[in-house]
Amino acid sequence: MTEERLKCDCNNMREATACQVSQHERADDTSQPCKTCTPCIREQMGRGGTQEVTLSDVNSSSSSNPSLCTTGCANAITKQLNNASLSEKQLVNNSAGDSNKQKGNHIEGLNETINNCCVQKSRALTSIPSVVVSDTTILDEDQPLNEPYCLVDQHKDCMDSGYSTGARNPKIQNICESSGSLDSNNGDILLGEVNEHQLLSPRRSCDSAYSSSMDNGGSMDNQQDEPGISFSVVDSSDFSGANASSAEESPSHKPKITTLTVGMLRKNASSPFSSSSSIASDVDSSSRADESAFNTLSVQIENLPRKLSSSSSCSLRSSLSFEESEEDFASSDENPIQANMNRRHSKVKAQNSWTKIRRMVIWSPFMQSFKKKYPWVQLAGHAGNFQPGEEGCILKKYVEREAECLSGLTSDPKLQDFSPTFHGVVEVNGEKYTRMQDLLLPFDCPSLMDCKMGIRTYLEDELVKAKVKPRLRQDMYMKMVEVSPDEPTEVERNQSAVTKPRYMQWREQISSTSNLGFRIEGIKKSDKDPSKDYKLTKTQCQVCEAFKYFIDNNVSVLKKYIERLKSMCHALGQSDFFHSHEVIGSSLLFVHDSTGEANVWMIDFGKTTRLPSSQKLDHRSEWKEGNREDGYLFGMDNLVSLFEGILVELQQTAPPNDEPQHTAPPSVEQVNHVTDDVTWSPRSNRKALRRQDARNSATEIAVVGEKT
Ligand SMILES: O=P(O)(O)O[C@H]1[C@H](O)[C@@H](OP(=O)(O)O)[C@H](OP(=O)(O)O)[C@@H](OP(=O)(O)O)[C@H]1O
Ligand SMILES: Nc1ncnc2c1ncn2[C@@H]1O[C@H](COP(=O)(O)OP(=O)(O)O)[C@@H](O)[C@H]1O
Repeated sequence: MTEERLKCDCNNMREATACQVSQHERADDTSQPCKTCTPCIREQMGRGGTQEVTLSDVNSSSSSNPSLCTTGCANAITKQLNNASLSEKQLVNNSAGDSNKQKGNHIEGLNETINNCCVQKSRALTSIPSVVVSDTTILDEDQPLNEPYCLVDQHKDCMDSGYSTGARNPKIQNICESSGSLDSNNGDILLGEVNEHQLLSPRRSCDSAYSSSMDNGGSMDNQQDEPGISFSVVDSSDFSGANASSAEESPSHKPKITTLTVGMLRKNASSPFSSSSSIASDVDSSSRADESAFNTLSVQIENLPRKLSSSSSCSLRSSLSFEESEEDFASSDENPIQANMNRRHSKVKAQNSWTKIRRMVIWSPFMQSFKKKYPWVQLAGHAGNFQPGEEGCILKKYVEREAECLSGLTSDPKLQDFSPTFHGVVEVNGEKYTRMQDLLLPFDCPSLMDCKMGIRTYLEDELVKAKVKPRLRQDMYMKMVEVSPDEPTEVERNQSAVTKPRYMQWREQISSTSNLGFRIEGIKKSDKDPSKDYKLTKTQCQVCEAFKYFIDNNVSVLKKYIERLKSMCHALGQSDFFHSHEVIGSSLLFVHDSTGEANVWMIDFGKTTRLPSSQKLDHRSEWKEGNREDGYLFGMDNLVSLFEGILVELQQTAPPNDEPQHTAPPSVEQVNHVTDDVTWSPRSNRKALRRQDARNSATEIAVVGEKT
């Protein structure tokens, strides 16, 4: 295998390591693998599994791979592994026991990850801890820990949603001090260190760590400026040397790798959280750490022949019982009492270490940065309009009006707090996007509600255009008959199409837009799928039922919403910007989560239009064609009234604490059915609406006004 070949095999990071290997090859250094062994090492590393290198190459002369000639070479392998880049390390540590296909997936996944990291700079990841903890949690039945598993999940989610999840692990470093953790288990051995400095840098972009690792020739050991969480996993399952089928034969045996030994080793610090200064001053420690890793792995290698002597096959999967495994690893020279004590000592040590590491994972700020986990939800609006952005931003397809409006709102001191912050316009793959604050960021698995504001949802322009040159919309006709089969006129039926204003007006009439000045577009409860099934939610009672369902009758959340709406209303009333814009199709996005965090923002300004300077809107007056009134504040007044009515109702009936009382979703009748006796003609239904509400609700909530 030539250096050329090594390079071909590698992605960028691995290429760097390939160079490193070839340098080692050139170096006349007995601590390095000889030229014969180097390709083998490379190949083994590519295939993954520390022990595979060790076992097949050190012990199996019948291996199809070239044998390693000396223990020195084996030690050198160890060193190579310690110097290996992140990608290789992850590969090596995680592919053991996987099928080759899975290994391939690891590589692919990893490459993808790394690419993502480069391209999308904020997508930081902390690969090794995630990986380690994942393995730990899945495999360790005795100490099932959900939290670390979450870490992995969250890591994945964060990757998906484009969040910076913490600094990328800049160091791969075995910090091993002894072989003590090895002899008590036949499971994974986790050796590692987490230092505080890294833990406290939760939202750093990964690319700096990445590039510095590249500058470093792929080896992360020397990055003094990037102290980090350093873990390594050595899957020792193969060491036990029994074959896989025996696990099935002995159901009492723990499944393969049932126990995890954790050896958390410290370099210079007495605390598991090394201080940053200790890291910074630890110029020599990486080499010391290398040495200790070297020693540890050497011990493993030395142990192997004893272990392997009881097994004819070294490459088969482990299924030895815990005891057998311990037996096998015990030194034959040791007296039994001493051996037993050593084993116990190792166990206790392992447990202590595990406790420490567990505590670190659970309580570290690093972990908390992972807690910023949520699936980003687009509740309403046009599909495909959004993309994840960087650093707490999202990208929305550019519409000039919206970008202008967001920019104006962001620079309006009275309103800037009530809308997503505008972060400019960017181009992605030739398409323009408005970059704006992601409002969901501060929340944990939030509940969302989108209320479209105003008594009118189409622009006057659209109406004028439709009169001049009606454009028939079949899609809108279909949406209409799906909800109200009898709604289309005969003409519309014949052409199987309606105009946009016709459709929009119909939507306003069947929902609360026409009577309350807002309508619910969608609700997503934290633990449920989003629903847009509110097209027919029209009456006060129906709307209130939906609200109560949304807030789970949580009084504290409700109070926050009311406060926020009131101050928003006040700010809007005082804003010149607001009075000089016709705000059509804009929504209020309500967001709260189980921590009690709750907030509301104005979103969607795609149809918000600046008025001629002579014109101002009060946003409460009735709309007459030409006056451009939108009824935005009319809707807000009603929202506040309805929320306050719910608050009164809840305070009368609810227990004194603010615990959410889980409400059932409003029934189909409550939400989706306009009663038979209500005909939704624009003019005549106020009375019917009142009758309907009186029937449905004992508590009539006073609203500011009701349009018919
Ligand atoms: O909600 P349904 O009943 O599906 O109707 C939709 C919404 O009213 C959209 O408004 P929003 O984006 O505010 O949700 C509107 O987009 P506009 O905002 O472009 O008017 C769509 O018009 P078309 O995009 O023309 O289909 C219309 O079909
Ligand atoms: N800044 C934001 N932060 C978080 N979620 C947002 C933000 N803007 C929009 N959304 C989500 O996207 C949905 C649709 O947004 P909207 O601006 O109304 O899109 P459209 O213009 O396609 O109608 C909202 O209901 C909300 O769930």
